Amino acid sequence: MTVAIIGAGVMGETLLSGLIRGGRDVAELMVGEKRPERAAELREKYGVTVVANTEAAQAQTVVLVVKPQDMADVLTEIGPVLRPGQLVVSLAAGITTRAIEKHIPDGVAVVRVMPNTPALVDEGMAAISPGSHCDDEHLAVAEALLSATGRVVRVPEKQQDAVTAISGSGPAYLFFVVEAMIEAGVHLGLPRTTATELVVQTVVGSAKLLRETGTHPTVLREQVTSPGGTTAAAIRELEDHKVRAAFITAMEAARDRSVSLAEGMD
Ligand SMILES: NC(=O)C1=CN([C@@H]2O[C@H](COP(=O)(O)OP(=O)(O)OC[C@H]3O[C@@H](n4cnc5c(N)ncnc54)[C@H](O)[C@@H]3O)[C@@H](O)[C@H]2O)C=CC1
Ligand SMILES: O=C(O)[C@@H]1CCC=N1
Repeated sequence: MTVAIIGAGVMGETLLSGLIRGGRDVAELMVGEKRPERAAELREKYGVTVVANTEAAQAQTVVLVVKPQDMADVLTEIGPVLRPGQLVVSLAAGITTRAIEKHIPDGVAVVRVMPNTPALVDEGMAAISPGSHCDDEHLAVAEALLSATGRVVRVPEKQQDAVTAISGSGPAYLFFVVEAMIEAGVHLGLPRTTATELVVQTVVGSAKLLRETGTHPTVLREQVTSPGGTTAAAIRELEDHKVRAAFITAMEAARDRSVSLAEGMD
């Protein structure tokens, strides 16, 4: 089964490297990439064939990993080459399967995916949704592609903008918190390397505790929070600064931005 990745930036390379790590024959993969220096880098690093988008569009599965703003141009270019029976998988935030289907021949199946960058270390979270010409076999193909780099869930497409606000953008929120905790540690007088090691291991350990015990986060937080202790003092400050409310408004903004990214396609 040939797979082409069109747009090999951060997320495209993440998928490419995951497929190769997962045992796909690189001879069955190809890349379409606009920037020649990036194309050369990928050819050198992975031994992958880099071709024109119109050639990439002849693969059995064509994965679109360009920015949402570049999606209309790419579809206009490859639309005339696509044939019924092929599968188009889009990883672009906000772009609906309906908008993609409008640019390509009838009978080409479309799957919309929201992945995330922890896929680079095989801990990705991807949500997939079928378009209107998509059957279970197409979904299974998309699932197999994404499961090379982590977990995959199936969701109705109407949930994809909320998914984008959670797991798509989510790694950035957590890195933001990590940055803030490291800076706070430095403020408290710790060397930066010590603060970084403490924060990173605390995040990894807490994530593992959540996943491996399946315990509700509220219970885990209560277990850390001794009456009249240090954690209660800190959480009170976080509540005073409305951190919980800030997450709600931040994620509403991400969801709304995802919805508006589709507007450029009409
Ligand atoms: N970075 C992330 O964490 C996530 C990104 N995504 C989605 O993945 C897509 C790509 O995002 P990134 O990889 O972060 O962006 P990026 O800017 O790193 O990569 C996009 C790549 O597409 C190439 N490109 C642009 N126009 C092209 C064309 N006409 N033909 C061939 N290649 C072309 C660019 O040269 C670039 O290498 C976006 O739609 C984004 O919404 C989804 C989930 C997470
Ligand atoms: O920020 C963005 O638009 C992309 C989609 C989800 C994560 N990064």
